[in-house]
Amino acid sequence: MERTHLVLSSGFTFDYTNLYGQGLVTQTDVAAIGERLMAAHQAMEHMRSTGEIRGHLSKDGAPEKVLFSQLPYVQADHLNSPASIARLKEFGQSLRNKVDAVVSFGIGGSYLGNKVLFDVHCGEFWNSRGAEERQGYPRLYFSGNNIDPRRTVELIEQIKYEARLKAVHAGPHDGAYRAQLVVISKSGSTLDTMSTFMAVYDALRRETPAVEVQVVAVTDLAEGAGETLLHKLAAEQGWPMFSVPDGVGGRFSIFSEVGLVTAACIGFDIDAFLAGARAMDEACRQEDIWRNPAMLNAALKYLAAEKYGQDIEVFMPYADNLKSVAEWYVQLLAESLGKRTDRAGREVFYGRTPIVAVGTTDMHAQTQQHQDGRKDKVVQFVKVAAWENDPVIPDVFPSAGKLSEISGLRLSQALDAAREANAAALRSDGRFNATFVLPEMTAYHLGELLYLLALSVAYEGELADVDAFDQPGVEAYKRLLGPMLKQHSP
Ligand SMILES: O=P(O)(O)OC[C@H]1O[C@](O)(CO)[C@@H](O)[C@@H]1O
Repeated sequence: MERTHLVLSSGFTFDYTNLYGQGLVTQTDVAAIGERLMAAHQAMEHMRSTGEIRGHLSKDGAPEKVLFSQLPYVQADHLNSPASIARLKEFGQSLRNKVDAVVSFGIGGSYLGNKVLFDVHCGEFWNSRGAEERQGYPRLYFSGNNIDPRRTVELIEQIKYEARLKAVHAGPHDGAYRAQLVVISKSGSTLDTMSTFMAVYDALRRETPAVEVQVVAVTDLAEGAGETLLHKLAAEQGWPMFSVPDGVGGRFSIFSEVGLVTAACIGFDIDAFLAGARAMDEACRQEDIWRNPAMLNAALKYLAAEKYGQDIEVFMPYADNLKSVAEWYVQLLAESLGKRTDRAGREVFYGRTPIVAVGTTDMHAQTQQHQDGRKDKVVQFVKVAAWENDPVIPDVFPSAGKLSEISGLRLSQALDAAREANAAALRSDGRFNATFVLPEMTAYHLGELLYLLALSVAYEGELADVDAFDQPGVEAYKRLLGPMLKQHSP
């Protein structure tokens, strides 16, 4: 019998019907890399118990641990401990009904995961809702994920506008508008993050007493020679700090204080999120590839790329609020696996190119290319099985035949029919695709999905024999940037 689905006890499903079988990745292909899969699996076990990944070096060329797989396990001696989680939650509670808006500054791994948590928990209209509807949690804006002058000014203006509005409606006991700035940077000196932070910080502080500004820094808290600029500044200014732990790269940091600080600010369920990640990690400890979602996902995508030239992955959730998962995945896949050399230093130019898409939106934009363009893609769908709110399409225009026909359907049924049709059409032309199914859009299932993707790239790094945890390629432009900034300075 052909294998088609891997279903976890939570209901989380990896449906690989259209990725594995006749004309796709075959049983023979998987069997042929059996030994390498076992070696990859052992490497993952070794990483879990020691933090060691063969060949992984830090930016400075020294061996560096890889510790993201520890994050779901909250323990006294771990990076996430009961005390650290309690401190995060206290921080979140301290903002409730006191702080009007949080501005989270960061880029790459110091932003993308935070945006995922915000989108999944808050949706699109959080910032336009009243404080009561937000259960006292603040509005939340992002900045620093681009050095865009217009957006930065508009954000400053928006906050000033909110402050003016608050002042107009304030009662005698209401204080000034309070803005909590959260500056997230592992290295502590990223241009994008720090330039926008300084612009916003300065502009808002000039609004005193209308705006009260407080700052929290999230950075590498190492002391001594490697101390980050942000750490130093926070210590000087007396800003509270959270940590970007050693051994956790930006793109894996959503399960650390980097992501969890945003979770705390909006009341996102941290425990359920980590529990989902933990359950996925446990499932991925199985040696049997057909029961191990990360090993299976990595093996099928690796084989699709290496053997069949399918080296583009279109990540296509059918849900607006999951678009940012696709954006998060872009960094994860691109920085982890886009590598010039293998671990022996030979040029391999490995990597699969990630593409962001959203269903149904991009069926009307990208699908033409997925269906008729080069046969070089795996389309990875994400389906949400049950929606919390799911309107029925009403029969408003009974005389309009075609419109009347769709009435009675739930929107989710129409959405799912569209996804199924897309998958079937791709399959009918021998085009590779797969689906992750989240039973519901909850913190738990999100934790499962994101952890699965993080561990998958670690497996794929082993299969491709590249270091999935460094990013030497981004240093090339960074080396040129310093002198260029000097040329531009007045
Ligand atoms: O957290 P930092 O140090 O500001 O870095 C932000 C991002 O920049 C990168 O170093 C790439 O430029 C990413 O790996 C990282 O997530």
